[in-house]
Amino acid sequence: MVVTTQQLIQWKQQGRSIVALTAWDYAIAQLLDAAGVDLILVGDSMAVVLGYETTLPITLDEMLYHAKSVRRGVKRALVVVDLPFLTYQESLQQAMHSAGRVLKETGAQAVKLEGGYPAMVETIARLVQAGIPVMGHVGLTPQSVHQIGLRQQGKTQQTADRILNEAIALEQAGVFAIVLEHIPVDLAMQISQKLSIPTIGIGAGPHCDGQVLVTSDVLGLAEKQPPFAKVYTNLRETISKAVQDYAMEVRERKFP
Ligand SMILES: Nc1nc(=O)c2c([nH]1)NC[C@@H]1CN(c3ccc(C(=O)N[C@@H](CCC(=O)O)C(=O)O)cc3)CN21
Ligand SMILES: CC(C)C(=O)C(=O)O
Ligand SMILES: [Mg+2]
Repeated sequence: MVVTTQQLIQWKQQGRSIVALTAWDYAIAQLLDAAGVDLILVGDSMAVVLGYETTLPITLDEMLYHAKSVRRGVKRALVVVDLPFLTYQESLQQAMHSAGRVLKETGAQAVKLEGGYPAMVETIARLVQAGIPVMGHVGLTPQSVHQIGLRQQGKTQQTADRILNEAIALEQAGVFAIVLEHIPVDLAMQISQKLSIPTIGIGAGPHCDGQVLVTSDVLGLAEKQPPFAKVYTNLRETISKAVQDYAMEVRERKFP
């Protein structure tokens, strides 16, 4: 059984929590898919494994290259690809071209883009009308880091209302799911109750319809993680130790 966008909506209705993680290459994607992850996001947060400070420098060509590799490793999960900074904001034509390249060239089933009402609603509606499934992303939107920083969003009544209204507008525009990033637990709960489409939280508490984390954070590959990430294993330590042992054995002529 492969995961579809309709399946995600059905899981929300059934109260089954959706499991999502990011991937950037074949090997990682294959492991996540085999472990039963429902949604694999080729996130622009792969900036961390490419050595960029923010997500802003990532290009559409870099996303396509990594998305193709991820897609080859996935049999079951729904594959969603982030549209990177300034590959969809310029015009509807630019968004259509970028999203079209993702579906045509990578075999991924959907795109995700950041932003809500009014900026992105018309664009999303037109992409959806063209047959492109779109995932929304509100709250902390890291492509706006130089405007809003990396702080939690929606802390005041006014900003919380704005985020709720953005989420409602995105659902009306036709997104099949929406990422809620780094917003208060109660706001995420309110949005999740109000919408018929699933909310996928990151730093948004336990009341979302699913959760997503950045896989390099979960695996302890990143040098530092956001406060809301959970590090399930420390691969930095494991890899360092293995490489040091190998180097020592080669120098002491113990290996081979
Ligand atoms: N490895 C990684 N994991 C992520 O979850 C992630 C990325 N990279 N890159 C894109 C965005 C950026 N993210 C982040 C990164 C840092 C904070 C963070 O440290 N927030 C602090 C405040 C920091 C500040 O004000 O400068 C906080 O307490 O909220 C939050 C989200 C989430 N996303
Ligand atoms: C954290 C998720 C939602 C994301 O946008 C990314 O990994 O780029
Ligand atoms: Mg992203």
